[in-house]
Amino acid sequence: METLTVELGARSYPILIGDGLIRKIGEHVAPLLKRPRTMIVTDAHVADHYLIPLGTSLAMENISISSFVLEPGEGTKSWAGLARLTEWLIGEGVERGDHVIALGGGVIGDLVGFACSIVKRGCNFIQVPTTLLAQVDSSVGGKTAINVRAGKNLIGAFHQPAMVVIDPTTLETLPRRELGAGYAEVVKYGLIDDADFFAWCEANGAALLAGDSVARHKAIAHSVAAKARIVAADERETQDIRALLNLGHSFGHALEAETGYSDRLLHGEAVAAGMVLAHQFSAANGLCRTEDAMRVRDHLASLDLPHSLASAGVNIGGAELAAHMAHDKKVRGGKLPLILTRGIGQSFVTDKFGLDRVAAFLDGQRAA
Ligand SMILES: NC(=O)c1ccc[n+]([C@@H]2O[C@H](COP(=O)([O-])OP(=O)(O)OC[C@H]3O[C@@H](n4cnc5c(N)ncnc54)[C@H](O)[C@@H]3O)[C@@H](O)[C@H]2O)c1
Ligand SMILES: O=C(O)C(=O)C[C@@H](O)[C@H](O)[C@H](O)COP(=O)(O)O
Ligand SMILES: [Zn+2]
Repeated sequence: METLTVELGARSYPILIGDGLIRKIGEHVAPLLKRPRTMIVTDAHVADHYLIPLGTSLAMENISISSFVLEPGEGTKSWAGLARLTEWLIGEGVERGDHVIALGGGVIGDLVGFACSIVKRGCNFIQVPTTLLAQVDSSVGGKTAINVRAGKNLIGAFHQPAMVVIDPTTLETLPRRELGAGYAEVVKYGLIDDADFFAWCEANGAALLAGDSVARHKAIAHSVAAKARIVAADERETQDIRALLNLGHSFGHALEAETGYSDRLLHGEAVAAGMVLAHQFSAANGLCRTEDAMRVRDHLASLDLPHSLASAGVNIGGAELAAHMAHDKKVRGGKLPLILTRGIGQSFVTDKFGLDRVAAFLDGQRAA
């Protein structure tokens, strides 16, 4: 087992990574608990595979459990999902000192984290991520949220987990499409500031998606270490450091809004297309070489990930698409910071470009 730490002073927490950990989770969770009781929240797909192994491991430590199984999919990260979950937690008699376990992908992690930030003004939670996306990104860093009509993750809180337990073998039951979506967030770490890691992705991405366990372990450990460093440096996204993790997301969130936060376009797929658009927008504005933008597009396309508006299934006017971006949480003084790039692994934040410029660019991409 490998252990990393997210260094946040009194709120620091460990990330445990190890094959088969879900079946041994009790021994790691037991020392955290103030009373031998926990509540597990998951979705129906994950419950089928992992609720019993996880529950059994907790029971072996004499921890009593109850569980709540939500409907799978992005639609659960909603007011309705939040209402159901918070009512259930209160009905279960959750206490501020308790630790709720979020067992699942980013939808469950974001929803449970947010519920735990507000129930009784805050209780603890543990992330047990079971998708590649959640193992490399969403389980770490404490961004929690639900989606609302106006946009993605617009209601939420920063609420750090008490521990993250990653069992990479859970990815063996994950559908290929979901694995690909999570892979987009892996590639993101290369594109942010690590050209060598992007080259590693080009060489190993196909193997990873075919189930190679060595490539899978390297991708998870490398990504999560990068995320832990960024979060430790800028927990609340106030210094243009954490904002880099939003590479591809300003475009991507707009694509998700247009496709109704549905399985028409998964979050990671939207990020894949969004990262290509961010590179193409950078190239179109003379910030990076066209070849770099093509390299990003070609890598994602080679793995069947969306890499254009058309392949993301979006065909609307640039102004309409850009309008979604106006709600971005990073907007300051009416200006939208975009994560752009000077080349592979050279991303940066700028608010130099207005939405009209973005809209015109997107119109061009629609026609392309
Ligand atoms: N908080 C953050 O920092 C952060 C970062 C990235 C993404 N996100 C959010 O994460 C969400 C997307 O998360 P996701 O991609 O994990 O999707 P998800 O949680 O919807 O899971 C994807 C699908 O896989 C199923 N599943 C999960 N684990 C499985 C397993 N091991 N075996 C079989 N099926 C399994 C789920 O039931 C679901 O149908 C989005 O809402 C996004 O905004 C948050
Ligand atoms: O942890 C972060 O910071 C990220 O930006 C990670 C993203 O992959 C993730 O999708 C996040 O939820 C987006 O953040 P948001 O603030 O734009 O909602
Ligand atoms: Zn993301």
